[in-house]
Amino acid sequence: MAIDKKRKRAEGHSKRPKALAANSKRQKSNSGKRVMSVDSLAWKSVDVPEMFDDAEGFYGLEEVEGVEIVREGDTVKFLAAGPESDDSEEFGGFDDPPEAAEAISEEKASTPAEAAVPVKSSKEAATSKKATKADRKDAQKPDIKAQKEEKKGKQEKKSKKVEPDEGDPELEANVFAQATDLAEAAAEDNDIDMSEWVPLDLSPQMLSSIARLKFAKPTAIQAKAIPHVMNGHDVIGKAATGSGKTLAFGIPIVESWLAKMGEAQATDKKQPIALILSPTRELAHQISDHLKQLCAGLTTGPYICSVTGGLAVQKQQRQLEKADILVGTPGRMWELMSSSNSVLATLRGISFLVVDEADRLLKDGHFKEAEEILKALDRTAPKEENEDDSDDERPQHNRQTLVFSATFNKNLQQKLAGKARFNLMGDAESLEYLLKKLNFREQRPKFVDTNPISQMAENLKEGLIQCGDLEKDLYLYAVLLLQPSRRVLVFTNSINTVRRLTPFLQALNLPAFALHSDMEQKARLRSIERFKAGTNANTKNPASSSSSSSSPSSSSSPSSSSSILVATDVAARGLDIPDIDLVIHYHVPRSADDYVHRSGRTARANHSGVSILLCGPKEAVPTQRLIAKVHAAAAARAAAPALSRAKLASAGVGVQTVDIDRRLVAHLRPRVTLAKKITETSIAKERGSKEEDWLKKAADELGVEYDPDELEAAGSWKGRGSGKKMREKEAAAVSKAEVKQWRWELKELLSRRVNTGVSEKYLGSVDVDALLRGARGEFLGQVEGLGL
Ligand SMILES: Nc1ncnc2c1ncn2[C@@H]1O[C@H](COP(=O)(O)OP(=O)(O)OP(=O)(O)O)[C@@H](O)[C@H]1O
Repeated sequence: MAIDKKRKRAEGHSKRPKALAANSKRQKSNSGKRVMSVDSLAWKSVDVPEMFDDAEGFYGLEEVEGVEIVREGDTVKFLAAGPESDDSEEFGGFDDPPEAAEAISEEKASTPAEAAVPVKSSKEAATSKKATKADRKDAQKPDIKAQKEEKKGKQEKKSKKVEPDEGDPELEANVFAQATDLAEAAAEDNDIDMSEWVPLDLSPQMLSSIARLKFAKPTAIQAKAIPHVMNGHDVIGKAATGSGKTLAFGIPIVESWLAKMGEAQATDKKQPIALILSPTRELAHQISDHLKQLCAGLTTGPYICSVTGGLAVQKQQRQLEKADILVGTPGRMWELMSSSNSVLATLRGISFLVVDEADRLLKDGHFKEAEEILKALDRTAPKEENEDDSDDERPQHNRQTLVFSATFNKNLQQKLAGKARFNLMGDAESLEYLLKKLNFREQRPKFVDTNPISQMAENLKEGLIQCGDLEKDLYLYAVLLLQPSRRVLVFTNSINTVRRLTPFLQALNLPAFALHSDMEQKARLRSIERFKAGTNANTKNPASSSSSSSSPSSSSSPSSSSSILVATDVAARGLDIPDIDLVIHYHVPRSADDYVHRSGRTARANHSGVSILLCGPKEAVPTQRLIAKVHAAAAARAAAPALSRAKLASAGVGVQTVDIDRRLVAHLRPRVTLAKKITETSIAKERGSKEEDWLKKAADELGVEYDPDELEAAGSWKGRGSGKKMREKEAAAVSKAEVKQWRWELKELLSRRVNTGVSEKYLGSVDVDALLRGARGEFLGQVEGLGL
């Protein structure tokens, strides 16, 4: 909802704002909100449509969300979640302007005393060790300089806060930002033992920032990679999913920025220090946010900005000019670099180029742009097209190159370890080729592999459920019911399946959200935020509106903290969403690497998690082989040294088969059938009306009369896909009354008590016979193992 704030002010608030009036009907749901003055609401500029994107804001219009208007007699009150609200569980992140979030963290770090977190026992050791190190002098300089220029710094930050284009649309800042976590971190006593960080030779500022995050020791990849990076080497880092790779490159980059800060301020010329390339937009925002969290404890921190598609180009261009650390997706990054010589020139001076999830960067059409970026960065010393590209030629640039992933192929590893030579005659789209293109500064970059045996997280349990090809929806629902109060990520291989499964689950009263690359960027970020917040999706879903008011038993209705994200592989890489307990592969992954990365969304940072594959009859064996590949090396070393890889694979090493009680499935079938019918009808109707609109418009433009029967007759065919078309047509023709009837029946079914066993603590060891003897209501069955 948007409102012209200036006009509204001129009217002295005497009139009720028209655009907000619709909100008044939500007066009752105002818990956790407080009365705010109009000016203190979280107004933000209305996004500029593409064609006006050089304008500042959209004609001065501003909008605000999450505000409720309560009328009391002649007075009108504005209710919004303010800073004193204790309703922290409620979804409200979009409404916080980024300036406000930044103001909080900057304020926190505004005095050195506040920023310096006590570091127990190790602090003195760290400091004294540093004092003796001549080569750390420069790194200390910023501290002193920062204190001297504290006043100047504060002014600069202040001006940052009020700049309208600071941070992008706010969603970005909120989705991955954990401002509240940071606030808590600052408030609480961070008196933790940091001695395990001491060997990494970090500055006291950095140590205290890490202490604020409560990371008592470096992860393996951090412990091994950081010293190499700090010593100026190129690094290729491989470590399991969720093992802290972001800070393995982030900490040394920020350290380097601290050391160079004095220089930059003296020349007053902005020169970014690092460019970080990420394959997906969400990951780029997340990396940028992760680094911001790290820097929140610094007296003065670098300006970190993410440059991704889906958000206004002009705004990002302005941000880019001020950036110290850039995190971007190749497409948008190349768009900006190729349209401005000054951007190109400054980027050629970066000290670090990071390629995160390097192997994925080759897929999904990113490769070309990534290659262009790499070429452009090196263009100061151009090579002739036909010039020999042999190994011993070293580049002219002076940057370090850091490449990270959880999965690098074996041949490449051998080559990196010096056991084989690079061969550039091979597939031009191979990772090897990309690595060559990266133009490492050193002859042989440091290869750090912290998980040579297994790529999977240690605390991950894996399972495979076999079901009929047409029963996946049913089994998906059964698994979800057996996992109440969980945060679950469901992976599919197609956008259409995401579009279908999300409303299907919502119709079954489950809080499901969609994520795929065809969604607008704002909607993508919004889905992730809602997934994180555990907001109930049903309130938004017309397909399930009639069933949302039912009061099903505890096991058929999610608890407030549960949520489900139905996604394509756009969510497979790097996404670090806390507390995902379960990953379900609704469609089997296309490659072993995809399996590793998808499953890596759970069991992160030493937490535990479960990954379950739903396999049709023909999928089970090849899938087990695929997964056995992932585990074969580890299994061969540990449990079954005598078995060959092929035997291990055919034995399905690494993944156990899980059986769900067939009685449970049988009980759930009627619900699933109804939910599917409702969803398919609603999708078909929507598609039908879109098609009709399109046809009407086309007819109008052609100046002919729109006759649906004639058009249909002309367009009817009997070829491939005609069956599906026919089914869609039938679904679209279902009457409203019929749909209403289905909804009513589903609501009735959902309201019936479903018994998952005596209580949740018995799950996994349910006494079936006892239950059958004594339990009332429907019996959900028994699932063993995997902590299900
Ligand atoms: N030293 C540390 N101690 C504890 N937690 C850490 C530490 N370093 C990072 N983390 C946390 O671990 C989680 C995973 O980190 P990160 O996202 O960098 O993993 P990753 O290795 O890049 O995973 P992926 O391969 O899936 O991209 C994050 O929530 C991060 O805050």
